Amino acid sequence: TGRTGDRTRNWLWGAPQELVGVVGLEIHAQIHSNTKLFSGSRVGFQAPPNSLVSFFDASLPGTLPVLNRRCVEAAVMTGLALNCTINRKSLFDRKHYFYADLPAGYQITQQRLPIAVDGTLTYSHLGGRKRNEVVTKSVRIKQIQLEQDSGKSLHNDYRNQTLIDLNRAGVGLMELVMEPDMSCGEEAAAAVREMQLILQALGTCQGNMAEGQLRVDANVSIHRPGDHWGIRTEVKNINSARNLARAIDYEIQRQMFVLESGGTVQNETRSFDGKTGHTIPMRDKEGLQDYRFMPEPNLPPLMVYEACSTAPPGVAPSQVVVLEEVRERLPELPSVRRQRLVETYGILPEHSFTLVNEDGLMDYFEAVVRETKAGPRKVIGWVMNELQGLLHQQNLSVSQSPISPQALAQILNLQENGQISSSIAKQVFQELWKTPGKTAQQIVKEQDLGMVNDSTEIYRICQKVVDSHPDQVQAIRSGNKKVLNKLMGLVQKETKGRADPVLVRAILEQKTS
Ligand SMILES: Nc1ncnc2c1ncn2[C@@H]1O[C@H](COP(=O)(O)OP(=O)(O)OP(=O)(O)O)[C@@H](O)[C@H]1O
Ligand SMILES: [Mg+2]
Ligand SMILES: [Mg+2]
Repeated sequence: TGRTGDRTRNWLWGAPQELVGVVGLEIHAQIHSNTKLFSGSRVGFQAPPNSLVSFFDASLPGTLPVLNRRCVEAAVMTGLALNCTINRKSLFDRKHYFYADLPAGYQITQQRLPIAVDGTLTYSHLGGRKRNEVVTKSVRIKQIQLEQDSGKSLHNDYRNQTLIDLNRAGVGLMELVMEPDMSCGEEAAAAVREMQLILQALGTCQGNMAEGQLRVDANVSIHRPGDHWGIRTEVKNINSARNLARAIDYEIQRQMFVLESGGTVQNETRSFDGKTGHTIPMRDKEGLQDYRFMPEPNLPPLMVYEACSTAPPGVAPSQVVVLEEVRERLPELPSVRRQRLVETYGILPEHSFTLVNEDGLMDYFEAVVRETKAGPRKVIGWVMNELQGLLHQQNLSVSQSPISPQALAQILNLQENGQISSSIAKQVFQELWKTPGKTAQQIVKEQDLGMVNDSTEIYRICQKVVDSHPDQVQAIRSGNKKVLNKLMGLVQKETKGRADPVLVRAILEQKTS
């Protein structure tokens, strides 16, 4: 474009451009599989230390890797879901570094030719002036590579010891590398959240960040739009989407401060401290590492075939990964699911986000819709306000709700049948929450909350209200129809909200005409 980073020149064209953040993520997703990437050891996280370790995992001389087909399928399925090109042939490499939890002294990864490349992840977050509009963006996926996880070092400061647990050594990982297309913490958090939902829908990774099944490294730099990219730092040890956003926004601010006070940003690895909200340089990663990459001699190229018929003759179908078959098994993805909810039920896009993002909420909503005569738009109001309200207040998940979808459907049915009013329905909901053993009908009966069906009684109460409020009646007669609502409120107060509002309005209109 011919633009340079020269501030003077920018200044000549107008005010210097603001510095903006540039963010690129590397996501390590543990593959959900029974056994490790290159050995038959079981994958498990609660097992006693070093109980799930084969000779290969411990790098005993003479052991050889055997590629786990399920891990390859998981990577292929993830690549397809992210619109990647699946490389029909990919290669494994050795990446060398010295660390106690890496007994071989190298990690087998895919540096030169990874299994999937050139994808996109589309994600959304709430934006706009009132922060209630769904803003949709996308980030390019540079590549997905298969690699081994390392073991775990357990530092015991008291005994001045480091113990090694190799249970995790050799577990299959997918490293998803994104292009630096994002600009702030909020975008990165939304993208990771969407990735998490996709992986969980596919079943290729369980996606729990706190348990380390999904580990995100944030690469952060700043520059002026149009200029070259700035020098990046890489932030590690981020254990939740919220902390990811905090770490990135802190890092952008820190780098701005460094530049504005005349310094330069160092290309370094930093660690996020959730307590202080700061990032600090990581000592052990200082300096440029030379990984001495080399082709892995013990593994042939990894081949993936379009169809069974394109596999070479003599190869057993159980030995190969076939794209056609994996494509067929792709489940409904979160974005498609949201669209389906909006189209099927006529609900707002932002509500479809909440339904899909909260574990179990969509199933809850659809179960209520199936069991009630109330329309889906009415049900969504209840799920978003009454249900979510109490769940959040008490820090419960949907599966812990004391009110089942069936019980909520019963409340709504009572209202639809004209047996209780809408305000009473809410009251019954609150009661049922406290005493989940009961049914909505029982509560209505015990507390005498049913609609007053006796119309002479309603006429009597309306008359009483009209007689005792001559000024208001006068106002209505002279054209101020809004005052009618006040009289309606007074009638409902007398009946404790149990009179049919349509009937009350009709009677009052007649009496004040
Ligand atoms: N200027 C930049 N600002 C922010 N992010 C960047 C910038 N340049 C590159 N990135 C991001 O840095 C990441 C580079 O990851 P990649 O795996 O290719 O290499 P690496 O970080 O050097 O290696 P390793 O896998 O050992 O961490 C990508 O996510 C990319 O989007
Ligand atoms: Mg990387
Ligand atoms: Mg990196």
